[in-house]
Amino acid sequence: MKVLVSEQIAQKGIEKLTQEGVNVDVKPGLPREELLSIIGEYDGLIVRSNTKVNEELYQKAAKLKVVGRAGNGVDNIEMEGATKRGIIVVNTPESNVVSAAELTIGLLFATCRNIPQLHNRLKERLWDRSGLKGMELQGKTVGIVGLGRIGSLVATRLKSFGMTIIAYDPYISDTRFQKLGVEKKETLDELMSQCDILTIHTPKTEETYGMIGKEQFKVAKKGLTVINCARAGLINEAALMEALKAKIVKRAGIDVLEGEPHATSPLLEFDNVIVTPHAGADTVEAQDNVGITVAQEVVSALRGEMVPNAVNLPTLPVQELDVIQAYLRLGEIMGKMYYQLEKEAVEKVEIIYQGEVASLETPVISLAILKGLFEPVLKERVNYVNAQLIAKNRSVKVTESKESTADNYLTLITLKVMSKGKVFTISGTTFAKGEPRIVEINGYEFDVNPTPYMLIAENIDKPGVVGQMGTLLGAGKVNIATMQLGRNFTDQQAMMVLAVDSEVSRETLQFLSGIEGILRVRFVKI
Ligand SMILES: NC(=O)C1=CN([C@@H]2O[C@H](COP(=O)(O)OP(=O)(O)OC[C@H]3O[C@@H](n4cnc5c(N)ncnc54)[C@H](O)[C@@H]3O)[C@@H](O)[C@H]2O)C=CC1
Ligand SMILES: O=C(O)C(=O)COP(=O)(O)O
Repeated sequence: MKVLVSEQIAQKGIEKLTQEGVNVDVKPGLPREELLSIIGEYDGLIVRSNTKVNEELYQKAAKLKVVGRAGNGVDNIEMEGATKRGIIVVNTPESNVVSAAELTIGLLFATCRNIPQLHNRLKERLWDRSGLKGMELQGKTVGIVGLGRIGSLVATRLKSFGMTIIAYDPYISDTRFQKLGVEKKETLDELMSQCDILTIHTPKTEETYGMIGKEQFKVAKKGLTVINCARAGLINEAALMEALKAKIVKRAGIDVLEGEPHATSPLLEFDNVIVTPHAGADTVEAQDNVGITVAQEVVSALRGEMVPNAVNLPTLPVQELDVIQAYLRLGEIMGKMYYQLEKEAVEKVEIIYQGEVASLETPVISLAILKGLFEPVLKERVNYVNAQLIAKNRSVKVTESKESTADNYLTLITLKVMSKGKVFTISGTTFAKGEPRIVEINGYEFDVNPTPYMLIAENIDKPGVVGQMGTLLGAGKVNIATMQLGRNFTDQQAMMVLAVDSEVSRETLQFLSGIEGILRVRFVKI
Protein backbone atom coordinates (compact mmCIF):
# COMPACT_ATOMS: atom_id res chain seq x y z
CA MET A 1 0.00 0.00 0.00
CA LYS A 2 1.55 3.27 -1.13
CA VAL A 3 0.14 6.57 0.13
CA LEU A 4 1.09 10.13 -0.79
CA VAL A 5 0.51 12.86 1.79
CA SER A 6 0.43 16.10 -0.19
CA GLU A 7 -0.05 18.54 2.71
CA GLN A 8 1.30 18.75 6.25
CA ILE A 9 -0.50 16.39 8.61
CA ALA A 10 0.41 15.48 12.20
CA GLN A 11 3.42 13.21 12.68
CA LYS A 12 1.16 10.89 14.71
CA GLY A 13 -0.86 10.29 11.55
CA ILE A 14 2.24 9.45 9.53
CA GLU A 15 3.41 7.09 12.28
CA LYS A 16 0.03 5.37 12.30
CA LEU A 17 0.26 4.79 8.55
CA THR A 18 3.77 3.39 8.83
CA GLN A 19 2.81 1.10 11.75
CA GLU A 20 0.04 -0.32 9.59
CA GLY A 21 2.57 -1.26 6.93
CA VAL A 22 1.85 1.60 4.55
CA ASN A 23 4.65 2.95 2.42
CA VAL A 24 4.19 6.72 2.98
CA ASP A 25 5.64 9.63 1.02
CA VAL A 26 5.13 13.00 2.70
CA LYS A 27 5.54 15.84 0.22
CA PRO A 28 3.83 18.99 1.48
CA GLY A 29 3.88 21.91 -0.95
CA LEU A 30 4.55 19.65 -3.92
CA PRO A 31 4.14 21.68 -7.15
CA ARG A 32 0.99 20.69 -9.05
CA GLU A 33 2.90 19.41 -12.09
CA GLU A 34 5.00 17.15 -9.89
CA LEU A 35 1.94 15.88 -8.05
CA LEU A 36 0.31 15.00 -11.36
CA SER A 37 3.42 13.27 -12.60
CA ILE A 38 3.78 10.96 -9.57
CA ILE A 39 0.17 10.35 -8.46
CA GLY A 40 -0.06 7.30 -10.75
CA GLU A 41 2.20 5.35 -8.35
CA TYR A 42 -0.11 5.69 -5.34
CA ASP A 43 -3.03 3.70 -3.91
CA GLY A 44 -3.98 6.48 -1.53
CA LEU A 45 -3.74 10.28 -1.31
CA ILE A 46 -4.08 12.34 1.86
CA VAL A 47 -4.86 16.05 1.47
CA ARG A 48 -6.01 19.07 3.46
CA SER A 49 -7.76 22.07 1.89
CA ASN A 50 -5.10 23.18 -0.60
CA THR A 51 -4.84 20.20 -2.94
CA LYS A 52 -7.43 20.23 -5.71
CA VAL A 53 -8.47 16.65 -6.27
CA ASN A 54 -10.20 16.86 -9.62
CA GLU A 55 -10.66 15.19 -13.01
CA GLU A 56 -7.18 16.27 -14.12
CA LEU A 57 -5.71 14.38 -11.15
CA TYR A 58 -8.01 11.34 -11.38
CA GLN A 59 -7.02 10.82 -15.01
CA LYS A 60 -3.41 10.36 -13.93
CA ALA A 61 -4.19 8.35 -10.81
CA ALA A 62 -4.64 4.86 -12.25
CA LYS A 63 -4.06 3.05 -8.95
CA LEU A 64 -5.87 5.46 -6.63
CA LYS A 65 -8.38 3.74 -4.35
CA VAL A 66 -8.83 6.27 -1.56
CA VAL A 67 -8.61 10.01 -1.00
CA GLY A 68 -8.33 10.93 2.67
CA ARG A 69 -9.29 14.48 3.58
CA ALA A 70 -7.41 15.28 6.79
CA GLY A 71 -10.16 17.63 7.88
CA ASN A 72 -13.80 18.44 7.45
CA GLY A 73 -14.75 20.32 4.23
CA VAL A 74 -14.47 18.28 1.03
CA ASP A 75 -15.18 21.08 -1.44
CA ASN A 76 -11.65 20.69 -2.89
CA ILE A 77 -12.45 17.11 -3.90
CA GLU A 78 -14.58 16.37 -6.97
CA MET A 79 -16.91 13.65 -5.79
CA GLU A 80 -18.40 12.51 -9.09
CA GLY A 81 -15.03 11.67 -10.62
CA ALA A 82 -14.08 9.68 -7.52
CA THR A 83 -17.37 7.78 -7.32
CA LYS A 84 -17.42 6.75 -10.95
CA ARG A 85 -13.90 5.33 -10.60
CA GLY A 86 -14.75 3.57 -7.35
CA ILE A 87 -12.38 5.81 -5.38
CA ILE A 88 -13.52 6.12 -1.80
CA VAL A 89 -13.37 9.60 -0.26
CA VAL A 90 -13.05 9.79 3.51
CA ASN A 91 -12.83 12.77 5.84
CA THR A 92 -12.62 13.45 9.57
CA PRO A 93 -15.71 15.60 10.14
CA GLU A 94 -15.72 15.57 13.94
CA SER A 95 -12.01 15.89 14.59
CA ASN A 96 -11.46 19.63 14.20
CA VAL A 97 -14.84 21.21 14.91
CA VAL A 98 -13.95 22.43 18.41
CA SER A 99 -10.88 24.22 17.03
CA ALA A 100 -12.93 25.82 14.25
CA ALA A 101 -15.60 26.95 16.74
CA GLU A 102 -12.92 28.35 19.07
CA LEU A 103 -11.24 30.31 16.27
CA THR A 104 -14.65 31.71 15.29
CA ILE A 105 -15.03 33.00 18.84
CA GLY A 106 -11.40 34.16 18.84
CA LEU A 107 -12.02 36.20 15.69
CA LEU A 108 -15.18 37.59 17.24
CA PHE A 109 -13.26 38.84 20.28
CA ALA A 110 -10.36 40.04 18.19
CA THR A 111 -12.60 42.09 15.91
CA CYS A 112 -14.96 43.40 18.57
CA ARG A 113 -12.07 44.51 20.81
CA ASN A 114 -9.58 45.42 18.08
CA ILE A 115 -6.99 43.17 19.71
CA PRO A 116 -4.60 42.83 16.73
CA GLN A 117 -4.72 46.59 16.01
CA LEU A 118 -3.98 47.50 19.65
CA HIS A 119 -1.21 44.93 19.75
CA ASN A 120 0.31 46.35 16.54
CA ARG A 121 0.37 49.87 18.03
CA LEU A 122 2.26 48.65 21.05
CA LYS A 123 4.65 46.73 18.80
CA GLU A 124 5.37 50.10 17.24
CA ARG A 125 6.01 51.36 20.79
CA LEU A 126 2.81 53.47 20.79
CA TRP A 127 0.63 53.58 23.95
CA ASP A 128 -2.47 54.71 22.10
CA ARG A 129 -6.05 53.41 22.42
CA SER A 130 -7.66 56.22 20.43
CA GLY A 131 -10.18 55.31 17.74
CA LEU A 132 -10.19 51.67 18.75
CA LYS A 133 -13.05 51.50 21.21
CA GLY A 134 -14.49 48.01 21.28
CA MET A 135 -17.98 46.53 21.54
CA GLU A 136 -19.25 44.31 24.36
CA LEU A 137 -20.81 41.01 23.42
CA GLN A 138 -23.25 40.89 26.33
CA GLY A 139 -26.78 41.79 25.27
CA LYS A 140 -25.98 41.56 21.56
CA THR A 141 -27.63 39.25 19.05
CA VAL A 142 -25.54 36.83 17.09
CA GLY A 143 -26.98 35.40 13.87
CA ILE A 144 -25.66 31.96 12.91
CA VAL A 145 -26.11 30.69 9.38
CA GLY A 146 -25.75 26.89 9.44
CA LEU A 147 -26.49 25.29 12.80
CA GLY A 148 -24.54 22.07 12.21
CA ARG A 149 -21.57 20.78 14.18
CA ILE A 150 -19.55 24.01 14.35
CA GLY A 151 -22.55 26.38 14.33
CA SER A 152 -24.03 24.68 17.37
CA LEU A 153 -20.71 24.66 19.25
CA VAL A 154 -20.46 28.40 18.60
CA ALA A 155 -24.06 28.88 19.76
CA THR A 156 -23.65 27.07 23.07
CA ARG A 157 -20.38 28.84 23.84
CA LEU A 158 -21.66 32.34 23.01
CA LYS A 159 -24.71 31.87 25.23
CA SER A 160 -22.43 32.03 28.24
CA PHE A 161 -21.57 35.63 27.25
CA GLY A 162 -25.17 36.72 27.72
CA MET A 163 -25.91 36.95 24.01
CA THR A 164 -29.14 36.21 22.18
CA ILE A 165 -28.59 33.50 19.60
CA ILE A 166 -30.66 33.34 16.44
CA ALA A 167 -29.98 31.04 13.51
CA TYR A 168 -31.01 30.30 9.96
CA ASP A 169 -30.76 26.65 8.92
CA PRO A 170 -33.78 25.25 7.08
CA TYR A 171 -32.43 21.72 7.36
CA ILE A 172 -32.34 21.55 11.15
CA SER A 173 -35.40 20.43 13.11
CA ASP A 174 -37.29 22.71 15.49
CA THR A 175 -36.49 20.25 18.29
CA ARG A 176 -32.76 20.73 17.73
CA PHE A 177 -33.19 24.51 17.82
CA GLN A 178 -35.11 24.21 21.09
CA LYS A 179 -32.51 21.86 22.56
CA LEU A 180 -29.75 24.36 21.78
CA GLY A 181 -31.83 27.30 23.05
CA VAL A 182 -31.48 29.02 19.69
CA GLU A 183 -34.25 31.08 18.10
CA LYS A 184 -35.13 29.83 14.64
CA LYS A 185 -35.35 32.32 11.77
CA GLU A 186 -37.40 31.25 8.78
CA THR A 187 -35.55 33.42 6.28
CA LEU A 188 -32.03 34.68 5.82
CA ASP A 189 -33.33 38.25 5.47
CA GLU A 190 -35.06 38.00 8.84
CA LEU A 191 -31.79 36.90 10.43
CA MET A 192 -29.78 39.60 8.63
CA SER A 193 -32.12 42.35 9.82
CA GLN A 194 -31.93 41.29 13.48
CA CYS A 195 -28.34 40.36 14.23
CA ASP A 196 -25.47 42.54 15.46
CA ILE A 197 -22.97 39.81 14.62
CA LEU A 198 -23.20 37.44 11.69
CA THR A 199 -21.27 34.17 11.61
CA ILE A 200 -21.58 31.58 8.86
CA HIS A 201 -21.02 27.82 9.26
CA THR A 202 -22.45 26.11 6.19
CA PRO A 203 -20.52 23.85 3.82
CA LYS A 204 -19.58 25.29 0.44
CA THR A 205 -22.14 24.01 -2.05
CA GLU A 206 -23.84 25.39 -5.15
CA GLU A 207 -26.64 26.54 -2.89
CA THR A 208 -24.53 28.28 -0.26
CA TYR A 209 -21.81 29.83 -2.44
CA GLY A 210 -22.43 33.59 -2.40
CA MET A 211 -25.51 33.24 -0.20
CA ILE A 212 -24.52 36.41 1.67
CA GLY A 213 -24.17 39.11 -0.98
CA LYS A 214 -25.22 42.62 -1.90
CA GLU A 215 -28.93 41.98 -1.32
CA GLN A 216 -28.38 40.52 2.14
CA PHE A 217 -26.18 43.45 3.24
CA LYS A 218 -28.98 45.81 2.15
CA VAL A 219 -31.26 44.45 4.90
CA ALA A 220 -28.49 44.15 7.51
CA LYS A 221 -28.37 46.27 10.67
CA LYS A 222 -25.92 49.15 10.27
CA GLY A 223 -22.70 48.47 12.17
CA LEU A 224 -22.79 44.69 11.64
CA THR A 225 -19.83 42.51 12.65
CA VAL A 226 -19.14 39.69 10.17
CA ILE A 227 -17.24 36.47 10.84
CA ASN A 228 -16.44 33.79 8.28
CA CYS A 229 -14.52 30.79 9.56
CA ALA A 230 -16.17 28.35 7.15
CA ARG A 231 -15.40 28.77 3.45
CA ALA A 232 -14.39 31.63 1.18
CA GLY A 233 -17.15 32.89 -1.08
CA LEU A 234 -20.05 31.94 1.18
CA ILE A 235 -19.98 35.65 1.91
CA ASN A 236 -19.31 37.35 -1.41
CA GLU A 237 -15.98 39.14 -0.90
CA ALA A 238 -16.75 42.07 -3.23
CA ALA A 239 -20.13 42.65 -1.54
CA LEU A 240 -18.46 42.48 1.86
CA MET A 241 -15.90 45.12 0.85
CA GLU A 242 -18.66 47.38 -0.46
CA ALA A 243 -20.60 46.95 2.78
CA LEU A 244 -17.40 47.76 4.76
CA LYS A 245 -16.89 50.94 2.71
CA ALA A 246 -20.56 51.91 3.18
CA LYS A 247 -20.11 51.30 6.94
CA ILE A 248 -22.96 48.80 6.96
CA VAL A 249 -20.35 46.33 8.16
CA LYS A 250 -18.28 47.83 10.93
CA ARG A 251 -15.74 45.06 11.29
CA ALA A 252 -15.01 41.59 10.02
CA GLY A 253 -12.98 38.53 11.04
CA ILE A 254 -12.18 36.28 8.11
CA ASP A 255 -10.30 32.95 8.13
CA VAL A 256 -10.92 31.93 4.53
CA LEU A 257 -10.04 33.85 1.37
CA GLU A 258 -11.14 33.61 -2.25
CA GLY A 259 -8.36 32.01 -4.29
CA GLU A 260 -6.44 30.85 -1.21
CA PRO A 261 -3.72 30.12 -0.45
CA HIS A 262 -2.39 33.63 -1.11
CA ALA A 263 -1.36 36.61 0.98
CA THR A 264 -2.57 39.38 -1.31
CA SER A 265 -6.29 39.64 -0.60
CA PRO A 266 -7.85 43.11 -1.02
CA LEU A 267 -9.46 42.51 2.39
CA LEU A 268 -5.99 43.11 3.86
CA GLU A 269 -6.36 46.80 2.90
CA PHE A 270 -9.07 47.28 5.55
CA ASP A 271 -7.87 48.21 9.05
CA ASN A 272 -11.13 46.96 10.54
CA VAL A 273 -10.82 43.49 9.00
CA ILE A 274 -8.83 40.77 10.71
CA VAL A 275 -7.68 38.02 8.44
CA THR A 276 -6.15 34.66 9.33
CA PRO A 277 -4.71 32.17 6.81
CA HIS A 278 -7.31 29.38 7.11
CA ALA A 279 -6.15 28.59 10.62
CA GLY A 280 -9.47 27.25 11.98
CA ALA A 281 -8.24 23.69 12.31
CA ASP A 282 -4.65 24.55 13.10
CA THR A 283 -4.31 23.45 16.70
CA VAL A 284 -2.16 20.66 18.09
CA GLU A 285 -5.27 18.85 19.30
CA ALA A 286 -7.24 19.09 16.08
CA GLN A 287 -4.28 18.13 13.91
CA ASP A 288 -3.44 15.11 16.08
CA ASN A 289 -7.10 14.02 15.96
CA VAL A 290 -7.37 14.60 12.25
CA GLY A 291 -4.05 12.96 11.40
CA ILE A 292 -4.66 9.78 13.39
CA THR A 293 -8.27 9.47 12.22
CA VAL A 294 -7.51 9.96 8.55
CA ALA A 295 -4.64 7.48 8.73
CA GLN A 296 -6.94 4.83 10.25
CA GLU A 297 -9.61 5.48 7.66
CA VAL A 298 -7.25 5.34 4.70
CA VAL A 299 -5.78 2.05 5.92
CA SER A 300 -9.28 0.57 6.41
CA ALA A 301 -10.36 1.72 2.96
CA LEU A 302 -7.23 0.24 1.36
CA ARG A 303 -7.95 -3.06 3.09
CA GLY A 304 -11.44 -3.02 1.62
CA GLU A 305 -13.10 -2.55 5.01
CA MET A 306 -16.06 -0.32 5.72
CA VAL A 307 -15.12 3.21 6.80
CA PRO A 308 -17.58 5.21 8.93
CA ASN A 309 -16.69 8.60 7.45
CA ALA A 310 -16.80 7.70 3.80
CA VAL A 311 -18.21 10.73 2.04
CA ASN A 312 -19.36 8.96 -1.13
CA LEU A 313 -21.03 6.09 0.71
CA PRO A 314 -24.16 5.93 2.88
CA THR A 315 -23.43 7.21 6.37
CA LEU A 316 -22.68 4.52 8.88
CA PRO A 317 -22.99 5.23 12.61
CA VAL A 318 -19.70 4.19 14.28
CA GLN A 319 -21.62 2.26 16.96
CA GLU A 320 -23.18 0.05 14.23
CA LEU A 321 -19.88 -0.72 12.56
CA ASP A 322 -19.12 -4.01 14.38
CA VAL A 323 -22.65 -5.38 14.00
CA ILE A 324 -22.94 -4.34 10.39
CA GLN A 325 -19.59 -5.86 9.35
CA ALA A 326 -21.09 -9.34 9.76
CA TYR A 327 -24.02 -8.43 7.50
CA LEU A 328 -21.68 -6.87 4.93
CA ARG A 329 -19.80 -10.14 4.73
CA LEU A 330 -23.03 -12.14 4.50
CA GLY A 331 -24.51 -9.77 1.88
CA GLU A 332 -21.39 -9.92 -0.26
CA ILE A 333 -21.33 -13.75 -0.14
CA MET A 334 -25.02 -13.93 -1.09
CA GLY A 335 -24.47 -11.54 -3.99
CA LYS A 336 -21.41 -13.47 -5.18
CA MET A 337 -23.38 -16.69 -5.51
CA TYR A 338 -25.67 -15.46 -8.30
CA TYR A 339 -23.40 -15.21 -11.33
CA GLN A 340 -21.57 -18.36 -10.26
CA LEU A 341 -24.81 -20.32 -10.22
CA GLU A 342 -26.79 -18.64 -12.99
CA LYS A 343 -25.73 -17.28 -16.37
CA GLU A 344 -28.73 -14.99 -17.02
CA ALA A 345 -28.26 -11.21 -17.09
CA VAL A 346 -29.79 -9.53 -14.05
CA GLU A 347 -32.75 -7.25 -14.64
CA LYS A 348 -34.00 -6.54 -11.16
CA VAL A 349 -32.73 -7.08 -7.63
CA GLU A 350 -35.05 -7.20 -4.65
CA ILE A 351 -33.54 -7.21 -1.17
CA ILE A 352 -35.69 -7.97 1.85
CA TYR A 353 -34.45 -7.27 5.37
CA GLN A 354 -36.36 -8.96 8.17
CA GLY A 355 -35.97 -8.97 11.93
CA GLU A 356 -32.97 -7.39 13.68
CA VAL A 357 -31.14 -6.41 10.49
CA ALA A 358 -34.09 -4.25 9.45
CA SER A 359 -33.26 -1.76 12.21
CA LEU A 360 -29.73 -1.20 10.89
CA GLU A 361 -28.33 1.11 8.19
CA THR A 362 -29.38 -1.32 5.43
CA PRO A 363 -28.42 0.75 2.33
CA VAL A 364 -24.81 -0.09 3.01
CA ILE A 365 -25.64 -3.83 3.22
CA SER A 366 -27.40 -3.49 -0.13
CA LEU A 367 -24.15 -2.04 -1.50
CA ALA A 368 -22.29 -5.10 -0.22
CA ILE A 369 -24.82 -7.36 -1.97
CA LEU A 370 -24.45 -5.43 -5.24
CA LYS A 371 -20.66 -5.47 -4.93
CA GLY A 372 -20.78 -9.26 -4.49
CA LEU A 373 -23.28 -9.62 -7.31
CA PHE A 374 -21.16 -7.88 -9.92
CA GLU A 375 -17.73 -9.02 -8.70
CA PRO A 376 -17.69 -12.39 -10.54
CA VAL A 377 -18.19 -10.54 -13.85
CA LEU A 378 -16.42 -7.22 -13.21
CA LYS A 379 -13.67 -8.36 -10.80
CA GLU A 380 -11.95 -5.57 -8.87
CA ARG A 381 -13.63 -2.83 -10.90
CA VAL A 382 -16.59 -2.94 -8.50
CA ASN A 383 -16.53 -1.77 -4.89
CA TYR A 384 -18.80 -0.21 -2.27
CA VAL A 385 -18.42 3.22 -3.82
CA ASN A 386 -19.46 2.45 -7.37
CA ALA A 387 -21.67 -0.66 -6.90
CA GLN A 388 -24.91 1.33 -7.07
CA LEU A 389 -23.75 3.34 -10.07
CA ILE A 390 -22.77 0.11 -11.84
CA ALA A 391 -26.26 -1.32 -11.20
CA LYS A 392 -27.79 1.85 -12.62
CA ASN A 393 -25.52 1.87 -15.67
CA ARG A 394 -26.43 -1.77 -16.36
CA SER A 395 -30.17 -0.89 -16.02
CA VAL A 396 -30.54 -3.15 -13.01
CA LYS A 397 -33.42 -1.96 -10.85
CA VAL A 398 -32.71 -2.35 -7.14
CA THR A 399 -35.44 -2.29 -4.49
CA GLU A 400 -35.15 -2.69 -0.76
CA SER A 401 -37.86 -3.51 1.78
CA LYS A 402 -37.94 -4.13 5.50
CA GLU A 403 -40.05 -6.12 7.94
CA SER A 404 -39.56 -6.02 11.68
CA THR A 405 -39.85 -9.82 12.12
CA ALA A 406 -38.75 -12.93 10.21
CA ASP A 407 -40.36 -16.38 10.33
CA ASN A 408 -38.06 -18.82 12.18
CA TYR A 409 -35.10 -16.39 12.36
CA LEU A 410 -34.13 -13.45 14.53
CA THR A 411 -32.60 -11.77 11.53
CA LEU A 412 -32.78 -12.60 7.83
CA ILE A 413 -31.72 -11.16 4.49
CA THR A 414 -33.37 -12.45 1.33
CA LEU A 415 -32.03 -11.61 -2.10
CA LYS A 416 -34.22 -12.12 -5.14
CA VAL A 417 -32.50 -11.74 -8.49
CA MET A 418 -34.84 -11.44 -11.44
CA SER A 419 -33.54 -12.28 -14.89
CA LYS A 420 -35.48 -12.98 -18.08
CA GLY A 421 -38.41 -15.09 -16.87
CA LYS A 422 -36.53 -16.47 -13.88
CA VAL A 423 -36.26 -15.66 -10.19
CA PHE A 424 -33.23 -16.78 -8.17
CA THR A 425 -33.54 -16.53 -4.39
CA ILE A 426 -31.03 -16.86 -1.60
CA SER A 427 -31.47 -16.12 2.10
CA GLY A 428 -28.94 -15.71 4.84
CA THR A 429 -28.69 -14.99 8.53
CA THR A 430 -25.94 -14.38 11.06
CA PHE A 431 -25.26 -16.49 14.12
CA ALA A 432 -23.58 -15.59 17.41
CA LYS A 433 -20.24 -13.79 16.87
CA GLY A 434 -21.56 -12.67 13.50
CA GLU A 435 -20.93 -15.91 11.58
CA PRO A 436 -22.75 -15.89 8.23
CA ARG A 437 -25.12 -18.74 7.33
CA ILE A 438 -26.87 -19.43 4.04
CA VAL A 439 -30.28 -20.83 4.96
CA GLU A 440 -32.04 -21.04 1.61
CA ILE A 441 -31.23 -21.24 -2.10
CA ASN A 442 -34.06 -21.36 -4.63
CA GLY A 443 -36.48 -22.74 -2.07
CA TYR A 444 -34.13 -25.46 -0.72
CA GLU A 445 -33.44 -25.03 2.98
CA PHE A 446 -29.96 -25.40 4.50
CA ASP A 447 -27.76 -24.22 7.30
CA VAL A 448 -24.54 -23.65 5.40
CA ASN A 449 -21.45 -21.95 6.77
CA PRO A 450 -20.04 -20.52 3.52
CA THR A 451 -16.44 -21.52 2.83
CA PRO A 452 -13.97 -20.31 0.17
CA TYR A 453 -14.65 -23.29 -2.17
CA MET A 454 -18.08 -24.84 -2.59
CA LEU A 455 -19.83 -27.15 -4.98
CA ILE A 456 -23.54 -26.65 -5.47
CA ALA A 457 -25.44 -29.33 -7.31
CA GLU A 458 -29.08 -29.93 -8.16
CA ASN A 459 -30.09 -33.55 -8.50
CA ILE A 460 -32.93 -36.06 -8.64
CA ASP A 461 -33.61 -37.10 -5.05
CA LYS A 462 -32.79 -40.81 -5.39
CA PRO A 463 -30.25 -43.22 -3.87
CA GLY A 464 -26.68 -43.36 -5.12
CA VAL A 465 -26.16 -39.81 -6.38
CA VAL A 466 -24.42 -38.53 -3.26
CA GLY A 467 -22.15 -41.59 -3.14
CA GLN A 468 -21.02 -41.12 -6.74
CA MET A 469 -20.28 -37.45 -6.10
CA GLY A 470 -17.98 -38.48 -3.23
CA THR A 471 -16.23 -41.12 -5.33
CA LEU A 472 -15.57 -38.82 -8.29
CA LEU A 473 -14.36 -35.96 -6.09
CA GLY A 474 -12.01 -38.41 -4.37
CA ALA A 475 -10.69 -39.49 -7.75
CA GLY A 476 -10.14 -35.82 -8.61
CA LYS A 477 -8.20 -35.41 -5.31
CA VAL A 478 -10.79 -32.99 -3.90
CA ASN A 479 -11.43 -33.38 -0.18
CA ILE A 480 -14.99 -32.77 1.06
CA ALA A 481 -15.10 -30.80 4.32
CA THR A 482 -18.86 -30.74 4.88
CA MET A 483 -21.97 -31.59 2.94
CA GLN A 484 -25.61 -30.57 3.26
CA LEU A 485 -28.73 -31.59 1.44
CA GLY A 486 -31.83 -29.54 0.86
CA ARG A 487 -34.84 -31.51 -0.36
CA ASN A 488 -37.93 -30.56 -2.24
CA PHE A 489 -40.47 -33.31 -1.69
CA THR A 490 -42.98 -32.01 -4.25
CA ASP A 491 -40.90 -32.66 -7.37
CA GLN A 492 -38.43 -35.18 -5.91
CA GLN A 493 -35.47 -32.91 -6.47
CA ALA A 494 -32.70 -31.91 -4.10
CA MET A 495 -29.80 -29.52 -3.83
CA MET A 496 -26.39 -30.43 -2.41
CA VAL A 497 -23.99 -27.88 -0.99
CA LEU A 498 -20.48 -29.23 -0.44
CA ALA A 499 -17.65 -27.35 1.19
CA VAL A 500 -14.43 -28.57 -0.40
CA ASP A 501 -10.81 -27.92 0.54
CA SER A 502 -9.52 -26.95 -2.89
CA GLU A 503 -10.47 -25.76 -6.37
CA VAL A 504 -12.30 -28.28 -8.55
CA SER A 505 -10.92 -28.78 -12.05
CA ARG A 506 -13.06 -28.39 -15.17
CA GLU A 507 -12.50 -32.06 -15.90
CA THR A 508 -13.79 -33.19 -12.48
CA LEU A 509 -16.79 -30.87 -12.89
CA GLN A 510 -17.55 -32.52 -16.22
CA PHE A 511 -17.40 -35.98 -14.62
CA LEU A 512 -19.73 -34.78 -11.85
CA SER A 513 -22.20 -33.38 -14.38
CA GLY A 514 -22.27 -36.79 -16.08
CA ILE A 515 -23.50 -38.63 -12.96
CA GLU A 516 -26.94 -40.04 -13.58
CA GLY A 517 -29.44 -37.98 -11.59
CA ILE A 518 -27.28 -34.84 -11.44
CA LEU A 519 -29.15 -32.01 -13.14
CA ARG A 520 -26.59 -29.27 -12.71
CA VAL A 521 -23.38 -28.74 -10.79
CA ARG A 522 -21.46 -25.53 -10.25
CA PHE A 523 -18.23 -24.63 -8.49
CA VAL A 524 -18.56 -21.48 -6.36
CA LYS A 525 -15.67 -19.40 -5.03
CA ILE A 526 -16.27 -17.01 -2.17
N1 LIG B 1 -11.75 27.35 8.88
C1 LIG B 1 -11.46 26.09 9.06
O1 LIG B 1 -10.30 25.73 9.20
C2 LIG B 1 -12.54 25.07 9.10
C3 LIG B 1 -13.69 25.26 8.37
N2 LIG B 1 -14.66 24.31 8.39
C4 LIG B 1 -15.87 24.60 7.60
O2 LIG B 1 -16.91 24.95 8.50
C5 LIG B 1 -18.16 24.71 7.85
C6 LIG B 1 -19.12 24.04 8.79
O3 LIG B 1 -18.67 22.77 9.14
P1 LIG B 1 -19.59 21.78 10.02
O4 LIG B 1 -20.24 22.52 11.09
O5 LIG B 1 -18.76 20.62 10.37
O6 LIG B 1 -20.67 21.36 8.94
P2 LIG B 1 -22.05 20.63 9.21
O7 LIG B 1 -22.35 19.87 7.98
O8 LIG B 1 -22.06 19.95 10.52
O9 LIG B 1 -23.09 21.85 9.31
C7 LIG B 1 -23.42 22.65 8.24
C8 LIG B 1 -24.83 23.17 8.44
O10 LIG B 1 -25.13 24.04 7.36
C9 LIG B 1 -26.51 23.87 7.06
N3 LIG B 1 -26.82 24.37 5.74
C10 LIG B 1 -26.58 23.79 4.53
N4 LIG B 1 -27.06 24.56 3.55
C11 LIG B 1 -27.61 25.64 4.12
C12 LIG B 1 -28.28 26.78 3.62
N5 LIG B 1 -28.46 26.97 2.32
N6 LIG B 1 -28.71 27.70 4.50
C13 LIG B 1 -28.52 27.54 5.83
N7 LIG B 1 -27.93 26.47 6.37
C14 LIG B 1 -27.47 25.53 5.52
C15 LIG B 1 -26.72 22.38 7.21
O11 LIG B 1 -28.08 22.09 7.43
C16 LIG B 1 -25.87 22.06 8.42
O12 LIG B 1 -26.63 22.08 9.60
C17 LIG B 1 -17.83 23.94 6.58
O13 LIG B 1 -17.79 24.84 5.50
C18 LIG B 1 -16.44 23.43 6.85
O14 LIG B 1 -15.76 23.17 5.66
C19 LIG B 1 -14.56 23.19 9.13
C20 LIG B 1 -13.44 22.96 9.88
C21 LIG B 1 -12.33 23.87 9.90
O1 LIG C 1 -11.35 20.86 7.91
C1 LIG C 1 -11.69 21.84 7.23
O2 LIG C 1 -12.77 21.94 6.63
C2 LIG C 1 -10.79 22.95 7.13
O3 LIG C 1 -11.18 23.94 6.56
C3 LIG C 1 -9.42 22.84 7.63
O4 LIG C 1 -8.60 23.02 6.53
P1 LIG C 1 -7.05 22.61 6.60
O5 LIG C 1 -7.01 21.14 6.75
O6 LIG C 1 -6.51 23.29 7.82
O7 LIG C 1 -6.45 23.09 5.33
